[in-house]
Amino acid sequence: MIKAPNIILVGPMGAGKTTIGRLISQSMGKEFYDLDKVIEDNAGADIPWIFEREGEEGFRRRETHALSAIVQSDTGDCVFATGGGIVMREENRDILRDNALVVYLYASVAQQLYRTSKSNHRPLLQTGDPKAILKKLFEVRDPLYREVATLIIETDARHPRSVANRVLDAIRRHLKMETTVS
Ligand SMILES: Nc1ncnc2c1ncn2[C@@H]1O[C@H](COP(=O)(O)OP(=O)(O)OP(=O)(O)O)[C@@H](O)[C@H]1O
Ligand SMILES: O=C(O)C1=C[C@@H](O)[C@@H](O)[C@H](O)C1
Ligand SMILES: [Mg+2]
Repeated sequence: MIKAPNIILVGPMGAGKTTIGRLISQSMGKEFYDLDKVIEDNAGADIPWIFEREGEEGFRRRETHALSAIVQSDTGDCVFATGGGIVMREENRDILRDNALVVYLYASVAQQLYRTSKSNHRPLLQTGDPKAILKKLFEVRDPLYREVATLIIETDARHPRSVANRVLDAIRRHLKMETTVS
């Protein structure tokens, strides 16, 4: 039997990767994992603690380790949400492109700002003006998300359920197309 691909969601903080990932995994009857949560479970500590003790570099090492482990495990066929910075390392981008169906959840900086304003567990947004930080990150990362993406889904002005339905439709169309071509 052909192994179904892992579905991996990428995009900026507040794009809805965790929220939409959970919804689509339920609809598809697949297991859902959030890489941020996997990193926290492996470390026995939360992300702010990891950033404080090990810096962003320490967190990125853990992130690459967790990403490599999930694509090497033979389960396949799962849905993964990633952290917003997963595309920063070239090594991670190669892993993503070669091993999964990658969905980029696009959100404008205004939406990212609104959706991240309700919590303070994102260390990168605690160091200055969140709007300026999100804008700067977006300029660097948007081309990188596009570089690894199989599919791009716009999330602005859409309820999570509606975004999830669009993702599901796009995945079904893509997989059908692949079957027809091969
Ligand atoms: N399409 C949407 N419309 C409105 N609110 C949304 C939408 N998607 C997510 N949200 C809300 O935005 C907040 C952030 O969503 P979520 O945690 O899923 O983002 P994320 O992409 O996983 O962020 P991070 O990279 O920081 O983990 C949550 O409160 C969630 O309920
Ligand atoms: O955008 C980022 O670099 C991050 C996003 C979060 O999901 C976490 O992975 C962490 O806070 C770093
Ligand atoms: Mg998340």
